[in-house]
Amino acid sequence: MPDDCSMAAIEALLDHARSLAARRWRGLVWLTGAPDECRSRARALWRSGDWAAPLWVAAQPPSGLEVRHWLAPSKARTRLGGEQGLLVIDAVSDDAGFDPDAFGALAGTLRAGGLLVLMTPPDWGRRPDADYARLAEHPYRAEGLTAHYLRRLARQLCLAPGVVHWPAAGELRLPPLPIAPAEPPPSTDADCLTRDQADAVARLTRLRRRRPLVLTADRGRGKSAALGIACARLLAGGEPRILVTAPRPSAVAALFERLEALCPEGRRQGHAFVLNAGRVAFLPPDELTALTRRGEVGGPGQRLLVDEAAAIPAALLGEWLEAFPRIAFATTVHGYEGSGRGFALRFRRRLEQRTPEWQACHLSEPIRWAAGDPLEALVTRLLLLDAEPGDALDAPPTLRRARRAELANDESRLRELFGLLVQAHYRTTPSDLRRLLDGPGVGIATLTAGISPQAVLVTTDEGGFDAELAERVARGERRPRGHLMAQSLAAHAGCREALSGRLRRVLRIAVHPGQRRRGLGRRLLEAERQRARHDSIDLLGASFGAEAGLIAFWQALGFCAVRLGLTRETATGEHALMVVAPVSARGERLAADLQARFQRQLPGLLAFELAGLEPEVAAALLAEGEGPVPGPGDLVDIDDVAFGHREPALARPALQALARRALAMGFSRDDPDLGLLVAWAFQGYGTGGLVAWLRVSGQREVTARLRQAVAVLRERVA
Ligand SMILES: CC(=O)SCCNC(=O)CCNC(=O)[C@H](O)C(C)(C)COP(=O)(O)OP(=O)(O)OC[C@H]1O[C@@H](n2cnc3c(N)ncnc32)[C@H](O)[C@@H]1OP(=O)(O)O
Repeated sequence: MPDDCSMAAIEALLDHARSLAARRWRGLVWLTGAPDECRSRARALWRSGDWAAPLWVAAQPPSGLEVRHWLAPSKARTRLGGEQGLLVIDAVSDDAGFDPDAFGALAGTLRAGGLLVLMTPPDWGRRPDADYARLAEHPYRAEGLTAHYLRRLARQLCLAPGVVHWPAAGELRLPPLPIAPAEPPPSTDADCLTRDQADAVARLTRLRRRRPLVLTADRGRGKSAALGIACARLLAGGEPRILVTAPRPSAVAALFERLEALCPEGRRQGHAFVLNAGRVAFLPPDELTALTRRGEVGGPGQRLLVDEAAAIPAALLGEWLEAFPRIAFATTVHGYEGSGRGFALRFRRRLEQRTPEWQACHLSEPIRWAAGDPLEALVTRLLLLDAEPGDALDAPPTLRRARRAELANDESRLRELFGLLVQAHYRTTPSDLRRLLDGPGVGIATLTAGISPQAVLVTTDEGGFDAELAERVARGERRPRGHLMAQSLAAHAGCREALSGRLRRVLRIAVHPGQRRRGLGRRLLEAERQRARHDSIDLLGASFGAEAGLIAFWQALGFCAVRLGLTRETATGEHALMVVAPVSARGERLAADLQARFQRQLPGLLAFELAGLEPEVAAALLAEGEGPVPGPGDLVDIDDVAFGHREPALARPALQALARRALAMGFSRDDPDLGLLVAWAFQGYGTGGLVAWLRVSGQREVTARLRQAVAVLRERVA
């Protein structure tokens, strides 16, 4: 039962929430103390206020509250798009209960006047690393789970303006509220909540041919709702069909909600919305691509709206860009997923080349809260959501090992280093910062000019299990965390020895955008290989979304492909590729065995499960195999196809041998003749598929192109 002091503090907190509500802001209350005592104060606050949709986030359901108010941190995504008036995040008895991704995602769902209550033990800021050393599963790692991240977080919570700290043994500290910035003028569009949103809707409804619109926004700016409002207006204006795509159907929930609200006379039909003769239809990316290739969708009149474009492979975005002259891409930047980076990273150059007149539209005004909201600034600061790399410097960079304890204490260096990772990768989440600072066996190397990191390499050590643990893992009885490569090679590539071998996985490598292709990536990896030799590592490896340029980088550094995911990753939309390079003699044997197995599987996979793989990726992977040298019989077949005496389908093995030979001889993977031959001979595109892919009139033209490609390659190989 809270005492009088606590009740006075709760009254003060309710007052604080009222002041925040008057400004349309949200606040953060940091409760520290013993678990039961903290929870009792949080429950008292919960019961005293009239909170709309309060939520208690904890690994276990809280006692005394209805279970519908409880959310496990791992389920945070299910609440996106909803609204909470009070959020209690219970990390008071288990540090693992603080999930940075859940914290960032849920903070975005808190409505104006709401409070986010974070409960932690009082000694977060003094956590010793030893508490985290659960090393049984990490037999040879020098360092266990450390606590740098939590200590940094506690320090930031003490320093950051706007935090209400309520320690168990002390007084509630209420910071003064700053003066609110002037509110922007209201939107003149009755359906739109901000002027930014109204501007976005106007541009979406006026999409012009070959002038794609790129809509960017942080979370909570009403970007998806803007797409919904635009769809409603277009349907009302007689547009017959609008296509919408996004990585997952749930990503367009807000779009359809807005559409339904604005067009009550329309009706929902599965993943489509129908109004009179008009229709807005959601298609998943793969289905949309298949229809586009067959020429069943696309063309001058049809509009395509792509939401969360950053999480869709750039290759698919590129195909749609060609097929839909009226197209808009919407993407989040600085979100808790860091997802907008992928878009900038992979796709913007292509957009600039193909459609130089593309238009940008950024939504900066928040919808659920007002500008100057202290919680948004706090979450951004705690999770480093806006981390940016420093400048690209000309001074020759020096190789350094980063000490994580120092890094966690040096906010500006940490910000630049994390900024490099965010800038360079498809998806960097807030949890990656925790992994970087506290992950077991993590090593960080940088190339630094002055004090500014220009390139960074992050590794983790894996495997090294004793025979008994390796056997249990191989049988699937144990799944030790943090051994992705070792487990994957054992389970999917059939290499059990990977569990006992000593593996070092490159978690991330990133070079400053202004410093790429100057040998920095090469320098980092070569130095890591030397270090790995010194540490008696067997194999160095990495896993990443398969993209032709990246594959070329790893191949240039002596890595070979050993496994390719059969389905596209939901986060990146790409197939995960695993590459390894040997370090020890045992590693040489393992790598050779893994590569040979992969190359044996590859043609079969390309014909079926991986038939949709981008041909340049397929070509890059095939290039690693020696491939059979075309024999005398093959040469006859190849000549017959080239001179039009035989159907290509009757000479497929010979044409496969020709393509592999050309690849092994180092022909460019972007070579259109080679790409055509790979797509046809290995990827099961077939003549019908190639008609759509090449955008030609029919089968005869495909066959003619194929013959021509065979003739050209035959000459060059000879
Ligand atoms: C596990 C992972 O982290 S995978 C993700 C890797 N990181 C990223 O994708 C982030 C964005 N990209 C980058 O940060 C950088 O471009 C990196 C890390 C991929 C490469 O670093 P860089 O310093 O640019 O590469 P570096 O100059 O050392 O290139 C070495 C060789 O790799 C090859 N290479 C590098 N990039 C490419 C490319 N885009 N296309 C083809 N070949 C390439 C070349 O053979 C090159 O040698 P060359 O320049 O003499 O021709």
